[in-house]
Amino acid sequence: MSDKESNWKFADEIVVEPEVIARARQQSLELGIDPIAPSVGAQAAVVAAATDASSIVEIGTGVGVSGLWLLTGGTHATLTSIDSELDHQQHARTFFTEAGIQSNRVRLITGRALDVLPRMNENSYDIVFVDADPQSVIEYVEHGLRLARPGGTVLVAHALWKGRVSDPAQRDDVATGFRTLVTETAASGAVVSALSPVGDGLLQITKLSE
Ligand SMILES: C[S@@+](CC[C@H](N)C(=O)[O-])C[C@H]1O[C@@H](n2cnc3c(N)ncnc32)[C@H](O)[C@@H]1O
Repeated sequence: MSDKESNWKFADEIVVEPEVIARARQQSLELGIDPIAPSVGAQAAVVAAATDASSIVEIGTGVGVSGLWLLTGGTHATLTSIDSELDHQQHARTFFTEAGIQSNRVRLITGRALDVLPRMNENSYDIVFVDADPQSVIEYVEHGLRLARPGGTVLVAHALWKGRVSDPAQRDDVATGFRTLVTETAASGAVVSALSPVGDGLLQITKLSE
């Protein structure tokens, strides 16, 4: 194993996942829903805590693994989470309750993200977390940058998409979409961005004040 591989493995395995999130992860895997890695969750929690986030949007609730991590860091935050599958959100609601999170801190919206996002207020959110269907990731980030307040951050899970983004020979739509996103945000003067290799990759994009 190379140094980089052992660093990556260590960073992933060192995270201690709270018990409720570990159970949500198990449920997610049983339902065939891909949850974020514990290291990605921990990093999202750090961003939420470091920015003292009060309002978070999540695109792709799943059964709540990422939302629980975000609220672990954003201890006073409210979470608005969108998913097209009611069944997934019902499981998530159970885990939020079991984690002791007050119901008025979590608003679950059932619907297709591209139908819901245009109706949401711009410049209003501290964090927008993107983890739904990867084919639409660029549109989700465009909406996320509109919804984020200046200084707010868009977090994009799976930004290295199964090792395919770093390999230019991989030209499928999803790998190309993530690669374009990473490249364009790195070159943009309107944001600062960083690509973390934890888990399956986490792209962090902070919107600069004008
Ligand atoms: C990878 S899972 C999310 C996992 C979750 N973020 C976690 O870490 O626990 C992707 C989710 O996006 C939802 N989804 C897929 N297409 C969607 C769409 N067009 N609009 C909203 N949600 C969608 C799926 O139902 C699924 O729950």
